[in-house]
Amino acid sequence: MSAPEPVVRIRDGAVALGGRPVLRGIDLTVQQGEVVAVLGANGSGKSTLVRAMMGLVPTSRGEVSLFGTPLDDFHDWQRIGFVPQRVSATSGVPATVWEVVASGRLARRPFLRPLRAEDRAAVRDAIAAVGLSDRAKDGCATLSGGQQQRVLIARALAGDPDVLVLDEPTAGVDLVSQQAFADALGALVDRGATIILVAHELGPLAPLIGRTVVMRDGRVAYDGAPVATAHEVEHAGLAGQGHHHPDLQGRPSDHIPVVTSPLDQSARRGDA
Ligand SMILES: Nc1ncnc2c1ncn2[C@@H]1O[C@H](COP(=O)(O)OP(=O)(O)OP(=O)(O)O)[C@@H](O)[C@H]1O
Repeated sequence: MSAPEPVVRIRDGAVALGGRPVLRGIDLTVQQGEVVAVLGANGSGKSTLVRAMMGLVPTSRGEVSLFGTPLDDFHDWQRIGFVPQRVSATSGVPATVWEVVASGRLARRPFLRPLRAEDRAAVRDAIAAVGLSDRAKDGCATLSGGQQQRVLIARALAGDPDVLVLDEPTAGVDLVSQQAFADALGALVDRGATIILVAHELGPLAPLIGRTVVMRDGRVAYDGAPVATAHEVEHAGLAGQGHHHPDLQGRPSDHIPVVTSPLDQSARRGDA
């Protein structure tokens, strides 16, 4: 049997937004079952990186593939759960928490068939995992922004995806709910799922993380063993080097970081 295709592969990827280079020289491969945290300062390109993986922003060069299929030919979207950063769960449509989460189950059941018992159980479990069981019948519009974010996380969990991509999933989420969410992610990982998450603070998610990618100025500045924060990479002088650090085990060469280039300078000037 041949090895499974990587879940995500980006080769020499670049993204320009508004005429400005935002990502450059991205080479990133994520294998099935990995749990990857993407860290970095505000504006370093974390969101753009995960959006480029999903084809939500176009690349200006390079190749992106999902499960071995070039993005343009990829149609298996039910394998992928994506939770974007800070958006309304409802966009003005009156829907209950239960309905929005159940919509995450759509791709998993025959077209226009009622939810089966297993679908209902998955929806119920997903709502519990984000700590919103007592709000299941409430309209999403009545929830706080942080709670609406949790509804979107539950919707993605309900779909039982092979890969779950989350952009700052725990921002504004209380610690008890973060722990419930970490447990739910752990259950997905145990089933062989791949997780890619953008974060500032890992909190209760930290024990799940197997690999950290640190973005800086639109490039991968570090890719290796887990670190708690992007700062740790900068302070330990890990960015742009091998991964020698007393507490850290580096990864093999395909994860050797890409570092500064003249482009970084021009991008900074462009920022000013
Ligand atoms: N639509 C856009 N048009 C122009 N520039 C953009 C656009 N979206 C993002 N950018 C710029 O691209 C850079 C990277 O943004 P991105 O949102 O990927 O960073 P981030 O690391 O996720 O930041 P944060 O932690 O604040 O979410 C930033 O300088 C941002 O201003």
